[in-house]
Amino acid sequence: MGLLLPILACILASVIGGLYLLGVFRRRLPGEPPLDKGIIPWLGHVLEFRRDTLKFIERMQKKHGDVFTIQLGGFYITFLQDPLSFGAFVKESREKLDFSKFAKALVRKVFGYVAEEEEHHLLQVTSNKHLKGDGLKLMTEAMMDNLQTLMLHRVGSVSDQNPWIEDGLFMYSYNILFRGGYLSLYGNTPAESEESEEKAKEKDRAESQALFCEFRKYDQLFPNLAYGVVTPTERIEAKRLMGKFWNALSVQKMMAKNNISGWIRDMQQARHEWGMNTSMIDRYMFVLLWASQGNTGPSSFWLLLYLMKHPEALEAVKEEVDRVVKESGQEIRRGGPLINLTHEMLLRTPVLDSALDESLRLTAAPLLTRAVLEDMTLKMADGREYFIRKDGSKKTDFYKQGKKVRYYNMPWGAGVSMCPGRFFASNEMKQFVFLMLAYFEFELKNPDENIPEIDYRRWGFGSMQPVKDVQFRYRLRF
Ligand code: HEM
Repeated sequence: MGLLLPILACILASVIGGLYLLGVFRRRLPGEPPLDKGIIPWLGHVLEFRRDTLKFIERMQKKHGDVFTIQLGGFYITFLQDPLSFGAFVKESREKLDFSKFAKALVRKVFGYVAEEEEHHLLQVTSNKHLKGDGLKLMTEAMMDNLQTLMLHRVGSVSDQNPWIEDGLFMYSYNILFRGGYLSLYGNTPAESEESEEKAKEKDRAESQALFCEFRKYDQLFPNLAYGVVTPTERIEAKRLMGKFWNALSVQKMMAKNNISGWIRDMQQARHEWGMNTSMIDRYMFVLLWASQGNTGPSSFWLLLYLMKHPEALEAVKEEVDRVVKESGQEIRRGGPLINLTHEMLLRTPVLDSALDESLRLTAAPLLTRAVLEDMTLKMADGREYFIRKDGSKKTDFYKQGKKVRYYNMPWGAGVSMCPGRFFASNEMKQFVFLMLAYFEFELKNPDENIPEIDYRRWGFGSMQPVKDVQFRYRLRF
């Protein structure tokens, strides 16, 4: 009996401790947003959330209003969905709402990369230098060369007839943007002589194609990896793929490349100077590939698809493209020189800009996450105030269509973590669509086919992807 009591007390303490850790005792305090823990301890709502995120969020919004806290896989996450109140969230100080903590945990879990203290500052400085201003011009030039190498390869015909080429629009757009972006950032194979130039280009085409195929496999595993709900087989496959990327993008392989972008070079250099292990730098190269190549392809797909579904908009953009080419003193003709599509020309396309903005508004759905570092009060636009507790929380902002609000469109995120590649990304997508319109005529194979549904399993990870591809055909215009 003497021993039994302490043992029982220990078991009871462990059970209570376990239940505490499972979040069983958390209660809504006065002033806090409605709390919905779900019925499964610790997991909370994670299964329904992953099954169809949008439907789940809508159900919660109906039940609780536009601010609520839910339990998801051990985390308490507060969702904020009133676009009129986004300002308060975006402008909140970093001492209270922190982006790095969440980002560091994610890159460790999904890419095996252990981040350093100074990471975010370096990313901002390097991106300001190479993805804006003069740096952006250089990147845009590199992208133009690579895009044309990829887009015009094997489409020309010796006869006067330009044959139609049929392809899936999603895979076509993703493939071209991914490979063009990868070669522009990570460099090209050097050509030793003029004759070997074509060989070097061929090698770049083959290598980038192989990388794209592996990237798509990882891309499909990514949402489940990020939410930590992969099967053992998927985990093994993810590890295999990661190993392939670390090797393909390794610092050593990069040393043999030409035209590596300043963005990638400076990121490697600074990490060397910090004394970071080379194998860890290789891992970071994959983080950057992911951040830079996962969104532009899918976003370009939507842009082209919406244009094809709205012929009057397509016609307006085509007219703009032809005018800008003409005003630059160039002419596109069979057998003539390639277009020199400059950064300045891309500044003169307001119609294409509007089409791009609108298409991003409709199809980019990032989740803006912040960890609550200090207890704080969130002030809503209509005067409501919510007390938000310090513990692992996320906040989410969405835009509402048709309502004029300051933060109506946030495809790039906002505040401290706003996408540093947004100017280059816009240019890449505009270049691609510009060149498509300048060189090709294209149409949907079945013009009456409906716009495919968005794949909601990817919700929260930037640009949305369609549940299925859409066939289209294209051929040289001249
Ligand atoms: C359509 C294309 C793109 C979209 C929609 C997009 C969107 C985003 C979003 C929503 C975030 C996270 C913001 C947050 O969590 O608050 C982000 C982060 C980031 N993006 Fe992009 N992005 C695109 C293209 C690019 C490109 C082309 C690059 C690089 C060349 C790039 C580099 C990055 C990096 C490095 C981060 C991490 C930022 C940080 O840690 O602060 N992105 N992007």
